[in-house]
Amino acid sequence: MTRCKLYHRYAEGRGYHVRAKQRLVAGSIVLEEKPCAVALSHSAAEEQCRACLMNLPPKLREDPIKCTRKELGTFARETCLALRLLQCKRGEPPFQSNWDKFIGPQAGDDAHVLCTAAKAVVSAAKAAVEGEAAGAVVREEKAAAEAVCQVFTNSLEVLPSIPVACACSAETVHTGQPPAAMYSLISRLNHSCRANTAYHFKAGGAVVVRAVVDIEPDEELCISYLDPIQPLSRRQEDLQERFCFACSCERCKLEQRMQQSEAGASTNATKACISADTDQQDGRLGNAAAAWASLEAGILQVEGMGVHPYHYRCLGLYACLASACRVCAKLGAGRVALRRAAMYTLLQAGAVEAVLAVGEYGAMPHAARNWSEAGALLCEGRDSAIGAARQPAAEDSSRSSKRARVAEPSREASRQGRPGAAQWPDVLQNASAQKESPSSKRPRKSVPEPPSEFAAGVCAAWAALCAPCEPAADSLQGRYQCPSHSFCEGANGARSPPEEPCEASGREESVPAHQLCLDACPELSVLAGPAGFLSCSQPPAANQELRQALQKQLNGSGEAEEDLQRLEHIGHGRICSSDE
Ligand SMILES: C[S@@+](CC[C@H](N)C(=O)[O-])C[C@H]1O[C@@H](n2cnc3c(N)ncnc32)[C@H](O)[C@@H]1O
Repeated sequence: MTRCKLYHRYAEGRGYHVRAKQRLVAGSIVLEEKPCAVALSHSAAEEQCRACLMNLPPKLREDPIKCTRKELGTFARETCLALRLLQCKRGEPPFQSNWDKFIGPQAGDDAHVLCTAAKAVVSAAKAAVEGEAAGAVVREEKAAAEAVCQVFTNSLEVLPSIPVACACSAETVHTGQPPAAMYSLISRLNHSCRANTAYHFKAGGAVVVRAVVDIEPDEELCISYLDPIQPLSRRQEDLQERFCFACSCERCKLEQRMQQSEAGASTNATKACISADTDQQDGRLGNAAAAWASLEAGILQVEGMGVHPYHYRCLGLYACLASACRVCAKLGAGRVALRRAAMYTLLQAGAVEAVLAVGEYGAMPHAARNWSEAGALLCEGRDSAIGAARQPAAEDSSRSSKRARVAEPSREASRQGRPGAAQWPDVLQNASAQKESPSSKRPRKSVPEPPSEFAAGVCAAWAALCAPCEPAADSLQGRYQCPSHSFCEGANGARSPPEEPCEASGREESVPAHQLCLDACPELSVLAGPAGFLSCSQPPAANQELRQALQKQLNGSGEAEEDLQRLEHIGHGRICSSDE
């Protein structure tokens, strides 16, 4: 559903892209859209797809953008089968395929995948259309392979636990792996490292796109395919590797120009800390400390404007801060930065969990990832020996999932977390294992110390958040999801408030993850404060005291231990509670 007037155009170099017809106000929902095609696991749906496999309308190949909705629907069904055969999914045609790049000299594994995919599609086609002329099949093979490229280029990976409804089937499907879905309009949004919109998933795989800044008429709408806090080289590398293109957004161009004009490795290192949102606006590009301060001021400003701490803008700022701190810490700004990164990830994670309670559970993977990273970071800050052993845990997670525009905790990693099994150091190891390539593993230099209460609390929360509620999956099917576990496999369907505890899982599902964390470690209360203790119904004014405490802490400087003391002091004050 388009909430605002938009249009799409074709431009050399950027392909199709979407522009606003009217002025869009920051925060407004621009577009809400259901997938047009996803993977299908149901055999009947596959049969249905098979029947139209060879029906690629010629018009579709020649000028797909002019195709009618009906024609697109046919194509979507066909390609669903291609994707099913690939264990991958795809959708509509009016998108570029990056075909040349995929089959070009740097294609790597993709060429092999494509060939396999194309062959699979063609053999299915042969089976479906007896006696088809060989020439026609060859033509279809190329079309099929191109279709697969289109999926690689345009699909969004949806949450693992979200069942996705596809236009080509009345049924909702749950594929057992994160579905990748194609969207008629959202899949046409180009990337910018300084995007003016952001998106999140809703139940059924629908995506909601919001303007994050005011957008003028005829301005192009862009999303970010990756974590924008990363330095230029890393972003370029990521986009090239995952999406086969060299980013030409304004921010990249500006940073490239700056890199050319400013020599020196040390300034380049500092530039890595550039913030996503404020860098160019306030002229502080390249100054990590200024960008950081600016973001912090941004949080307070947003809240000062009467925006609730759960507001997506605050969450976005917390995410930016966490990323900025991580980058700073990696570049040598040290333990204070790590601790701050942990704090912001916790703030964000807790807030996201609270947001889930009002139905926006598309944010869950981010919450889970943030909890795990916060735990790792806190422990790294506390013990440098452990920190050294766990270096990869702070790695940017956007690199972990090839061709997924949403960085997800892997299923395997999710499975490893079990309630009650949040043992040090296993949880953190599990949290980081998904990001660690075999070659990057180093022997541990020292035996880790026993967990601090602080770290244990975070670990417990992480485990609770990520652990799938396996025994409950069948019994929960279609009824509701456990309030604190959106990873419950098979617990699909719209989430309504639970009427009964999730007995099958053998644990108290009603305890929110952040509460587990706080039970284990009360000193976390200040970190979880805005998120964990304030209810969405509270007016922003009620959060005044908390904001002041937060500001005080943010303004603090000094060694990590001092930071922690201050934090503990505030934490024991128990600033605000939803019960109060
Ligand atoms: C999801 S599609 C976006 C729609 C696409 N422009 C089309 O015509 O269908 C992603 C592809 O668009 C192109 N693209 C997106 N953002 C870009 C950017 N910032 N710079 C250069 N190419 C970009 C790349 O080829 C990328 O693989």
